[in-house]
Amino acid sequence: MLDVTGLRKTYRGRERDVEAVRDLTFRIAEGELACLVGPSGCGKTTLLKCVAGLLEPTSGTVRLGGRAVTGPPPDMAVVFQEYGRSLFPWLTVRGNVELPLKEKRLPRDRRRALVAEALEAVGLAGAGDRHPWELSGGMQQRVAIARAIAYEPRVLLMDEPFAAVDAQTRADLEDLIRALWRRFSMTVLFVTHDIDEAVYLGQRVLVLSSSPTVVHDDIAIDLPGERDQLTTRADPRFTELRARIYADIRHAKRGPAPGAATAGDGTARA
Ligand SMILES: Nc1ncnc2c1ncn2[C@@H]1O[C@H](COP(=O)(O)OP(=O)(O)OP(=O)(O)O)[C@@H](O)[C@H]1O
Repeated sequence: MLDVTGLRKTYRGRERDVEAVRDLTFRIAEGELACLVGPSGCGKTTLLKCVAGLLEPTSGTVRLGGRAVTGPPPDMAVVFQEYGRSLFPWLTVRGNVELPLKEKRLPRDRRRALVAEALEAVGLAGAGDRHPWELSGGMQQRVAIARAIAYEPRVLLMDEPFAAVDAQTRADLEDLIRALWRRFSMTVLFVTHDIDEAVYLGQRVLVLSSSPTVVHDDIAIDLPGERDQLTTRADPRFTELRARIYADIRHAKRGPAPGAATAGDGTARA
């Protein structure tokens, strides 16, 4: 579904250039939920922007369903961390969720049905007439998620979407993402700096090195598909995977290992 090959991004500056991403190669299969973790500043957002067609790579390619990404693809939705800036305050919740569907030129009845289904799916069926500024942070992020799923994307990209909400809300939103992923059969690429979150959510975790970034490790999360905040996090296997990724990230902070650029060849290792 998503094929990233030899992706490199160097920001050109007046004083100096910043090589943010050195060489990223990985594949995400259709319907997979993969998490990307890495040290702060390692280029996670840069990578996601390249995948979303919002930033042009210096070299390398991103392919979605076999087609090269050269601009925002029509079947992809992105949820950013800053929900406060991604919702339009003058539109109602319903208006925010409906806006991309208008851009898609869907008929009115279809738009209404999709908005209602998405708001129900995120537990905001009764909030359609409210404005974003009347809602809590967690509710606003639910609106952003509803907007993304109403769009019926084949691929959903999420860039640290829960970093700004409290721990309890975060746990609820994590469960929501897994439930939506199963219900709508999307391919999800979820960026986080939180190791526990990556293990809890993902079927697979890609560990990135420090910038200039390469894929440092690619780990299959062999936990049961039915996950629960209490039992999954208490599972000894959860602790093992978490410890392994923690050690990996410490190692990754030291920079790219020789030959590490090929770690994300699409075959996750448990
Ligand atoms: N527009 C830009 N111009 C120059 N350098 C940039 C730009 N955007 C990002 N960088 C640099 O590229 C590197 C990667 O940044 P990026 O924001 O992609 O990392 P990140 O992993 O998402 O960070 P964090 O975990 O802190 O959110 C950093 O060194 C950053 O300073």
